[in-house]
Amino acid sequence: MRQDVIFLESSTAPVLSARQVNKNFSGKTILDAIHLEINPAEIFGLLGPSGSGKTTLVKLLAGIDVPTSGEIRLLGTLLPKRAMLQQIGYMAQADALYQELTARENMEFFAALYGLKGKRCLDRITETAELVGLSEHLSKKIWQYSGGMKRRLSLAIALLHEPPVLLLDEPTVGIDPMLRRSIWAELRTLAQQGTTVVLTTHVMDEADKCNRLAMIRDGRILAEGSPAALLKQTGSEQIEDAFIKLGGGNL
Ligand SMILES: Nc1ncnc2c1ncn2[C@@H]1O[C@H](COP(=O)(O)OP(=O)(O)OP(=O)(O)O)[C@@H](O)[C@H]1O
Repeated sequence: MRQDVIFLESSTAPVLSARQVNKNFSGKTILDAIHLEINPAEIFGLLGPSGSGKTTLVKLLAGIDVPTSGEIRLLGTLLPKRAMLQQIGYMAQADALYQELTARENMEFFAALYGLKGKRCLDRITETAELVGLSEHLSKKIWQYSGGMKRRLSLAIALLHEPPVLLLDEPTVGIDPMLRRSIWAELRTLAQQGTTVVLTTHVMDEADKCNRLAMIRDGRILAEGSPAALLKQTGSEQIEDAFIKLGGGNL
């Protein structure tokens, strides 16, 4: 059993929660009264157009930034808290990679930060590189990588330490359809094994694959529920139509 499970009061306690969360930048409201409860082992999607506040919210959920007001809890612990970073695999939208190092050296650097050592470290580098289709490219330097390869490497790094919670900001942007499918298959497998996955997207077929979605517009949650429930609620056949009917405008 993973150590993190002991943090939970019961298996139905939310893994991540946001209560009355507001975020302002320079006096402007970017997130407005966000309330969310993300359950263990679900794939939860944040769906919204560019500038709606998804990245800002993911950073708060990761404890990388702090709300202006309200509270975020991870496994029951109030964020931000440095020790909780170990519990999270965070994939930022802008890749945080060292250009002059090889992909393997980047992975080794982050593995060391996560406290991975010896055989486990080697095995995890091999496994995650394989998952994202980069096994043959680990000795290349990052400046030789394409945008899609950098995205894939960032995803592999987020998965290295097998964290109980994954926070992925647009994880499949720039990734070709075949690899996108295999990444989704892996996310589903991880969720079945107990990992909680939160991701942002503005791609409809990805939104459909989430267990639950929060639709976000102008820093507010317009609606939340399973894709099927949101379709039913709005009498729509497609998530995009549901989003429009709920007041989200075009994605
Ligand atoms: N550090 C910051 N200072 C000032 N404004 C910011 C800052 N970070 C984000 N914003 C503003 O907050 C709003 C939401 O941005 P955010 O990146 O969270 O949106 P998003 O939904 O992730 O968009 P995208 O899909 O384009 O990444 C935008 O208007 C952005 O300009």
